[in-house]
Amino acid sequence: MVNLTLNGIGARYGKRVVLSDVNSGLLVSGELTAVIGPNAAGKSTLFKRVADLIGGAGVVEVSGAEAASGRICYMPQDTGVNAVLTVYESVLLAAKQGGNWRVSDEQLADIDETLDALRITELAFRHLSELSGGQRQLVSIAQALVRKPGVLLMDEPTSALDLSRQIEVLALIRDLAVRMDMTVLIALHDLNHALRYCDNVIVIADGAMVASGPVASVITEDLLREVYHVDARIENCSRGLAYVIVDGTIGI
Ligand SMILES: Nc1ncnc2c1ncn2[C@@H]1O[C@H](COP(=O)(O)OP(=O)(O)OP(=O)(O)O)[C@@H](O)[C@H]1O
Repeated sequence: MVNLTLNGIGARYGKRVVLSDVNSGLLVSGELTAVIGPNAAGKSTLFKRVADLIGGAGVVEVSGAEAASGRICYMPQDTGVNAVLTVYESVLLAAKQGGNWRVSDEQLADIDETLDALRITELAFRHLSELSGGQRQLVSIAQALVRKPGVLLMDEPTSALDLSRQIEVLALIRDLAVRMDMTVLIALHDLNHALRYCDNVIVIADGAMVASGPVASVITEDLLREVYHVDARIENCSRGLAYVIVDGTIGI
């Protein structure tokens, strides 16, 4: 069990404060928490702060089995891939990050399984520089998953993927969160993905937390109007799933 609590998280770049007072409540492993909000709201900044890549206010509490090794893994939005490596080498390197260089059969099997689950096995010996944007994003996801972090921060991991890959990846992450005992935070612009695949949501706008809690109670028509300035309906489809339907924008 790995629990994560964000207490009063804030961040600044130079003198400019871009994020303040984000509080998550207790986030437990096996669950996915969406981080949503308009462009430039502060979602990536929140992840960088939680991963301790930038300084700022607040306390990130990680407790549970993985806490001792402090394994928070951040998958950035723009992954600067090392073009010299093959896909397999880059994923192997990620798996070994922070550990020793001995490679076990179990680790090799893990890598094979992850590439297979993401349907990129056939890319294993291609160079990263030869891949499409979506293929590179899938490799980045593989690199994050093979590290088996206690806390996984994924910044818009499906932004470059086609329709079927998007839902495959989100379903896979959901499954692995339970099987690998991970607490996952995932920045998303597609609110229907947040409603369908995430348990909780943290809403950020203009560098401040607007709301947090279970997705179905937080993502409301009023919230979409306030945060995104859109007229939207949330309606159940014929299968009983909630969907956001955006009718148009409203003046700010
Ligand atoms: N390295 C940096 N130096 C200075 N300002 C930055 C830096 N990175 C981000 N910012 C600013 O911080 C604010 C928050 O940016 P951030 O990348 O966290 O937003 P975001 O919510 O992830 O946006 P998006 O949805 O567009 O990816 C923005 O105003 C951005 O211009």
